Formats: sequence, structure tokens, C-alpha cells
Amino acid sequence: MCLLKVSNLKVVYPQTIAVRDVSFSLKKGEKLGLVGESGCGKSVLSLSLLNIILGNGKVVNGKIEFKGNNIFHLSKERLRQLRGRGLGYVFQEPQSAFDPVFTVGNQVAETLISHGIVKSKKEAKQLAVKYFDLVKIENPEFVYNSYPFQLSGGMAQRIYIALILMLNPEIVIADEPTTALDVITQKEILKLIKNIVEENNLSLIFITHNLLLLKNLVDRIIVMYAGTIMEDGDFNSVFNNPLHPYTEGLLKSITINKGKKQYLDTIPGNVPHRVVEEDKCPFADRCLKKVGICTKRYPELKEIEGRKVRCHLY
Ligand SMILES: Nc1ncnc2c1ncn2[C@@H]1O[C@H](COP(=O)(O)OP(=O)(O)OP(=O)(O)O)[C@@H](O)[C@H]1O
Repeated sequence: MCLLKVSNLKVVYPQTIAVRDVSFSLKKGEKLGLVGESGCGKSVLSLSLLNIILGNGKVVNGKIEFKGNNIFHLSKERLRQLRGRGLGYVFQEPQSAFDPVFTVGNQVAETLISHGIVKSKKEAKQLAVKYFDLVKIENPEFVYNSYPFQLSGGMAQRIYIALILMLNPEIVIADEPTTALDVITQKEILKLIKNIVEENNLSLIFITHNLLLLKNLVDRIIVMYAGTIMEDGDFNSVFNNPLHPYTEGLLKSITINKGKKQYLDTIPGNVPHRVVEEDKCPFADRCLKKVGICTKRYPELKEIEGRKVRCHLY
């Protein structure tokens, strides 16, 4: 069953096209990785799935359907339900998700009551303590009564994940959820997200600039560059046999040697700070395999053996 369908989405800011001609869909239980260098549009795309457009950005084309309903046409109330019970968003900075002046319990209870998950503060506490235990918080009652500043980054992220799960969303969106955490906590949080998503047959959209994090976590990967999709396919095929020269470059820049990450080549040049509409491939200036047409025409996203690639070489 298709849960989410994005068609020809375009989101612009006065200085740049943040998301350009993006189309993809997500099935129930599917785990999708969204990867690309900083500034390629991952966050703008994932926030727009909740109809959140920050600053003076504008959706100028396309639609996003959640279970067949265009989210840009939902009433305020249905949108509020979508953000939480439809799509649960785990942010990069776990501590900033909480208001410093209220206890964790207060904020959790308010969210659960406002989404209709529980009716009273007492019920909220019972449910929260159960879920805090599930995400391996020691002494959940004590944590429930704590203030956010009393939590470590890892604890705050676990609590936030527990809160998202209590809302019982159908899709979990995790935007670099482990960047602010140390390596050991990172691994624990990734394992936690994977287990919970699989045990409950939830769909996952995991956003990262680190392709290696996606190994053993997702079934499918979308590679983004300059606001658009360059490659879309099942993780193993893309990882073992990348079609797009950009994906190839990303993969060449990392390798695993006896479990240790080593950085090898980097892709020449930089990600464009400003994306404008041009009749050329956005990656042409950095591409080691470019041919004549690459600087003359914007490539379509083509389907090849169940995968998709935006490249004139195919
Ligand atoms: N509030 C905003 N105001 C102006 N421009 C913005 C805003 N948010 C994003 N942009 C622009 O949109 C483009 C895409 O940004 P986005 O944050 O989606 O990239 P990203 O891939 O998520 O990067 P990172 O990995 O660094 O978070 C960038 O050029 C960025 O400058």
C-alpha cells in the first residue's frame, strides 16, 4: 500500500531552488534513506512532507499525498493530526525539541492529551513510563519529572523517540537524529529506531549526509543533489552498483576497512550554494564522466531495471 506520494514538488526561496522536480512514493513498512551533501535540500523536502515551509520559502509546484489526500489542502485540525499521528518527525537537536521551563512529563502529557492518545495526566504518565522503559531509559519516573537541562543528548533523543512512538505514527521521519550524539550513543539510537520501526511495521524516512549510516538500516535509498533526485533504488543495488556518477563519487569518498571508516577521494568542487533553473545537469561542473549534452540539457529521471537515475549517460 502506498502511504505517501510526492509528485513534481518544487520549493523555492528567494535565493535558491531548494527542492526541484522531486517525485517518489513510500509504501507501508518501507525504510527509505535520503542522502546527499549539506544544502542539497534534504531538510526542506522532509519538512515539506509535514507542510512546514520555514522562512520565506514557497511551494510553487507539485503535491504531496498522504493516503491519497493532498496535504497542502488539509484543514488546520487534520494537519495537526498528520503531524504526530501520521508522520512523526525526529529532529537533529534532541534537546531543542523540549521547552526548558517545563518538566519532561508536563510536555509529554500535554502532547499526548492534545492528540487524544490519553485523557488525563495520570494516564499520560503511565503510558510515558512504559515507553521510556522501552527506549531503555533507566529510572523512567525520575526522568518524567526532570527538566530538559537535566538530560544528556542521548537521553533527550530517546525520550523524544518515545514520545513520537506514543503518538503511533505511520511514518517516522528521522532527520540526522544522531549528529549531536557521541559515537556509542549514535549506534544505540540507530539500533533503537531500526528495531521499533521493524517491530511495528512502520515506514521510515532516514535523512543523512553519511551513506554508511544507512547500511543495514534502510531497504531503499534516494540520492539528492542540488534539490533534486539523482538516483533512487534499492539500497544494495545502489551501494554495490551505483548508476549516477555523483553516487559513485559519494561511495568512493568512503570505504570500510576492518570496520573502520576511511575517507578516500573527495568529489571535486563544491555543492552549489544557489540552485537556479538552467538547461544543464546540476552535477555537470563536478562530473568526471560528463559528455556534450550534460551542459546543454537538464536530464530527466529515467527508469532502468526498477531503479531511477537522472543522468544523460543512460
Ligand atoms: N529558512 C530558509 N531560508 C532561506 N533559505 C533556506 C532556508 N532553509 C533552507 N534554505 C536553502 O534551501 C537549500 C536546501 O537546504 P536544506 O536545509 O534542505 O539542505 P540539507 O540537505 O538539509 O542540508 P543539511 O544537511 O546541512 O541540513 C539550501 O540552499 C538552503 O540555503
